[in-house]
Amino acid sequence: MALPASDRSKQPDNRTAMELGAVLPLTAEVRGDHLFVGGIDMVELAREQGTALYVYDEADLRSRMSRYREAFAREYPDSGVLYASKAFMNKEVVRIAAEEGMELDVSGGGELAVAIAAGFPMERVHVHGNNKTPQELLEAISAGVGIIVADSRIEAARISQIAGELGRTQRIYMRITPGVEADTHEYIRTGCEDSKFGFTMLDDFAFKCVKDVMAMPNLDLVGFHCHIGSQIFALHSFDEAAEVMIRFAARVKDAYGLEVSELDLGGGLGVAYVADDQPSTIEDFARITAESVKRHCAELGVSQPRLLVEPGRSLVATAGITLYTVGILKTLPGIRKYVAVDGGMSDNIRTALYHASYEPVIANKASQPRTEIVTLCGKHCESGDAVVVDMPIQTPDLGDIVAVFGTGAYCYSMASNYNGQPRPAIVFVKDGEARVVTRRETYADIMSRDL
Ligand SMILES: Cc1ncc(COP(=O)(O)O)c(C=O)c1O
Ligand SMILES: N[C@@H](CCCC[NH3+])C(=O)O
Repeated sequence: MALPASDRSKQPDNRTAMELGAVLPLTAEVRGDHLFVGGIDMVELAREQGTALYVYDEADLRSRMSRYREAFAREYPDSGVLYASKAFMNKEVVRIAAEEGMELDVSGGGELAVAIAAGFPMERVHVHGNNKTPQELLEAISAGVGIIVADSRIEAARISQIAGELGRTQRIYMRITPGVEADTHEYIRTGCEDSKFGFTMLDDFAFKCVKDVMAMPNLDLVGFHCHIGSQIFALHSFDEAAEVMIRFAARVKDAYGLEVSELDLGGGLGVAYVADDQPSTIEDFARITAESVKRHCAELGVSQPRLLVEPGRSLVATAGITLYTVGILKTLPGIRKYVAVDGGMSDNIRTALYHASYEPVIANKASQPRTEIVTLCGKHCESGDAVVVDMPIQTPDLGDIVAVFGTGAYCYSMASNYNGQPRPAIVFVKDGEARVVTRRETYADIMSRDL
């Protein structure tokens, strides 16, 4: 895997750190030449904690959680916001989500175990996954989770059987594939017809399955769920999904006499990864989805369900930045300039996987203009190992601390130990205090499971 050819027409944008708009975490500021977040000097923090280092602006994180909750409470009082913890999961973010009144979407047994360990109220947990193992289902039902989202008829039958063995009745949703083509990278689209997720609507399969699921013992079918994809800018896709889902619920009510009381429209709201991106706001997302649900319910004569959404990226992406130290500079005339940092695809696979873009700055030169175009490559044995391809940055020198913005979602949660690289520590910063909430992995951690 190689990098795409360098775009030689790309010009430096001469912006300084504070001119990068929507990619900046809430409390980012520049004092002297240094980048500060949460009142903490990122250059000093990098030197104290070592790099690569994930840093989260706790105020940004909390403010997005409360904006989501407030916006939905205002637009649609009978609503809930689940944090999709696959975007970024450790005990501390789960504790914060609990404090901020969020519900929690976990994918599988590992995330559920973290939620349990963090003391998250189980009745506020929804469990996802397209192939939860019987063991994971057993763990979820035993833990008393609020909802298991059944992804298929086979899985609904499994939940029914395990709940019966435990003497429980499990509340479930059915995840429906609404056939909506969200405008995003094809790898992160999930609601279109050709998807491994959910009950397909092709040949009316999902509709027929509702009857089968209703007949299964030990299950209480309380809602329908859909998720059309991730990093979505165009809000009309959510309106389309809501319409499909409410039509579906109306047909179920007419044909089977079951009126479900909950509707979960999934996550997917996009964020700014580069300064010129203009994603929709949390408030617009809440307004559009709420209006859409109310309108379609009125048109189709169904009662308004409790409305849930489960954002991940739009809660955590912008709160997170990654700090690196520059180790090698390599200029290939007419090709590109490489700046090698002490991390890479092991802490951020998104660039290699989706050709994602990020805005970098040199944290110790943050007030200076970004006058060069560089590729920030990693330290891994892979040609496509880059964090940032062809983006502006200040003139780099060896030992500089680079900050890459917008890395709070799907970087740590998709991190690996490729080349034996220990995963970075995670530090939360707030009001001039820095707390390590996940320590850096050690070499001993890496071999801890070897016998
Ligand atoms: C079922 C489900 N819910 C919620 C999310 C969170 O999505 P996002 O991070 O795009 O908000 C995802 C991931 O795309 C998902 O698969
Ligand atoms: N992991 C992906 C998105 C998948 C979302 C989960 N269904 C990303 O980094 O963008």
